[in-house]
Amino acid sequence: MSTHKTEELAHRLHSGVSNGFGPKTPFLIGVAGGTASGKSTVCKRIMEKLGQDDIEHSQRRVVCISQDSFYRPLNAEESSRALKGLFNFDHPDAFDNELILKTLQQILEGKICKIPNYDFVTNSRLESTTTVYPADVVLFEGILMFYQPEIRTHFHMKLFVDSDADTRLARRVMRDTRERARNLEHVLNQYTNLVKPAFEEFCLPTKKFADVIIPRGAENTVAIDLIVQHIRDILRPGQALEEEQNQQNKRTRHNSDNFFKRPH
Ligand SMILES: Nc1ncnc2c1ncn2[C@@H]1O[C@H](COP(=O)(O)OP(=O)(O)O)[C@@H](O)[C@H]1O
Ligand SMILES: Nc1ccn([C@@H]2O[C@H](COP(=O)(O)O)[C@@H](O)[C@H]2O)c(=O)n1
Repeated sequence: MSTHKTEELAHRLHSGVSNGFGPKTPFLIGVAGGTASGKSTVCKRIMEKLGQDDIEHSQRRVVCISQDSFYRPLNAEESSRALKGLFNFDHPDAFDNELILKTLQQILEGKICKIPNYDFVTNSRLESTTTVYPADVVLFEGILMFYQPEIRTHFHMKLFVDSDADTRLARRVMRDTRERARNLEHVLNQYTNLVKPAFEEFCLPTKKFADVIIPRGAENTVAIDLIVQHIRDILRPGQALEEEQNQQNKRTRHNSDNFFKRPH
């Protein structure tokens, strides 16, 4: 089958076009928190617990997108500063916010979308893109997911991953030196001069918008299990409804039993 046909079929299956119910609106979960707080790891754990991590992308009912994919292209001068750790990637203007909004719109309309692939070594977008298929639940994680009201208002549930600052810095040093081709001096200078002040100015104040705060990130299995259970209820609305109906029936039975026991 051609890629186009596979995409078309996946779209029809997910959007409900084939059964006449029209496109489904997915449940959109925003996940914010400081750098290296564990946002991606929390999302990964959620996907694993729901058995969504090791199945074919077009078949997934839960998908995850990262704000990192939406860093905007830099001009020559910005690019040269970025290589020295002097460009502020933690400022809201570092992102292609228009593309984030357009993507959110497509997701909410149950459409297939293409997400840019980002290279942290060259600080630039790659030619290739990743296809995101319509799903029932979409996790969208990033440091400034809750900063812009236009973006924030789209989320049906907002999570904030709250990890200790020293832990985050230690993790960031390890990650950036291993995976992002940075040296220690670069990471520490960027962190002290740009990342930390921007976290305090733009990211931390958005914690108040969260519905659920996850202390210690992925270590917090209790919080993750509660969120997973909530997503399961969304994925099985019939069952959740049935359970609610059973509870209601039990309450009605209990009340009428008591009514007959009462002296009249
Ligand atoms: N609970 C944890 N224990 C140990 N290492 C962790 C934990 N959570 C995340 N990490 C590691 O810390 C780094 C940053 O985590 P990540 O989930 O990518 O954070 P974020 O998405 O918030 O930047 C990664 O290398 C990850 O493997
Ligand atoms: N070219 C880039 C782009 C971003 N960063 C840093 O990444 C952090 C956000 O990603 P997390 O996975 O850590 O949430 C952000 O703090 C930027 O400083 C970068 O270093 N280089």
